[in-house]
Amino acid sequence: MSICAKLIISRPESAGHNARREVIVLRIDKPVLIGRHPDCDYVLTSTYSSSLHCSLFAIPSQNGGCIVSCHDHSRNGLKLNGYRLLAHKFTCVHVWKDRREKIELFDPTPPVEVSRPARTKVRLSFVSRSALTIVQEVAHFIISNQKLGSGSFATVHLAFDRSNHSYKQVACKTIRLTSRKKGCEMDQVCREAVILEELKQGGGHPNINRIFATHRDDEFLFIFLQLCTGGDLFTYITTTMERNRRICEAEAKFIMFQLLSGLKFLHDKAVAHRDLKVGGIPPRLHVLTNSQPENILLHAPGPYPRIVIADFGLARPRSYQETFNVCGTVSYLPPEGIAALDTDHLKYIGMPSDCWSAGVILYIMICGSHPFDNESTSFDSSLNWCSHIRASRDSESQTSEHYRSTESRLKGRILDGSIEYQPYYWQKVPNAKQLVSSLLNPNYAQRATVNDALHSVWILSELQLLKMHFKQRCVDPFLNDLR
Ligand SMILES: Nc1ncnc2c1ncn2[C@@H]1O[C@H](COP(=O)(O)OP(=O)(O)OP(=O)(O)O)[C@@H](O)[C@H]1O
Repeated sequence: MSICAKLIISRPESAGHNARREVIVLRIDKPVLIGRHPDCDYVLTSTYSSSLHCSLFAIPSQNGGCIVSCHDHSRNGLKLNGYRLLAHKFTCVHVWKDRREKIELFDPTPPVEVSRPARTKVRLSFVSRSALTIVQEVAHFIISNQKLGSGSFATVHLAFDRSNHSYKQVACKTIRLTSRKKGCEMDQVCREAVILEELKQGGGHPNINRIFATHRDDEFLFIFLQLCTGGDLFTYITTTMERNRRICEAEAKFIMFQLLSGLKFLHDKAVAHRDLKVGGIPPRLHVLTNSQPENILLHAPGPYPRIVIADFGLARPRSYQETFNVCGTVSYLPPEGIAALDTDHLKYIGMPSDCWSAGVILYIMICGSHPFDNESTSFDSSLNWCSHIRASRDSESQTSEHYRSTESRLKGRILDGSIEYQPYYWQKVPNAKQLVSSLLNPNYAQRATVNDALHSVWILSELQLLKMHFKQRCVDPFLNDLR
């Protein structure tokens, strides 16, 4: 397991003249438990600390750095660099900045991706508010320079909600409202906030990114969102595979159950997401900017994660109606979406399209390859798919011509509809295979709906267990956060 980050820590009990500075080595995805209990990885002697005080996680961030996340288990809360943080409410994030990374808040150029972030040795000191540069204050939020990610429309930064003096950490999605944006684009930009507000009504859902507030000035729209500190599902799948493992069937089922529960919540409100994906050959724009936003995030690091569906920028209300406006990532579009994309008079419907994308995602989780976007990969090695995706993101040599021909072959495979189920991966999971093929039904009228999928044999066979873990890992923490 490769080293991800080093934390320099001063023991509070040895503060003063002979203060000892020690180094905690954090490895990817292996939490370090800190507390008085002798079984902790880092044992404290101070009686002010709890038996199990907190744990630290390191995960690779999308921009090639590393996020250190601190989870408070203590009874009385944590004190960090002199600041008291509320018990059970605190998540500390430090995004390590590569020297090449730009740090201005609205810098449109995304950071250069570091190919193997896990191998990069970095020195991290514990983050304090004074270590962050505050770039802007908006209403009762402070936006920092720590970039969490970016997409074609938005830049997302770490921010703090200073109401009640809690300094709760949130994500701030900033979208530039340029005068050059056409009326319909402006509507689309603002629609994301409107849809998220609507989804929050009645309590929201643990698998849907929660909106806290929006603020708009002449130049920018700021959307303040629940912070996800676990990275994204694509990174989770690929880092698991890089360690020569795949997500096991049970974990894939738990993640799929959440995805379907989140989608059911959306579809019951007639909202379609229309851009669900975990990796994929990015649209040309993303190749140019060398950045690929991911829309399924992990609420916190660690195995059997709680997933959060994010980026409602392309979501559509009343999605039972057909639309000409096809959107999303080509490799996650269903055949009727591809047909509508290329033929002016054809329309498609958003909800069956989400179900198709969910089928693609389940396929990837089970075998580590994309069912259609598999051109330069051999199915023998699913890791190839990840490298292929990364290479296409990095490649600046991709010409428009090359891109167009790759995309047109990809569309051909989706329209053709034949899917290869490698026996090595699929023989042992016949019920998962059945669910994938019902979601990847080329005929959208016969395609499994979210309800059908939730009633599939694969899910029903372990429904009680899934519900129990869903309550413990998703619902209870979600309700706790609301309090
Ligand atoms: N709530 C959040 N917590 C942590 N990181 C986030 C959050 N929301 C977004 N991000 C990060 O920012 C990236 C870009 O966000 P998002 O996908 O919403 O931008 P976008 O410009 O709307 O994307 P697209 O190009 O798909 O339209 C995400 O991939 C993720 O890495």
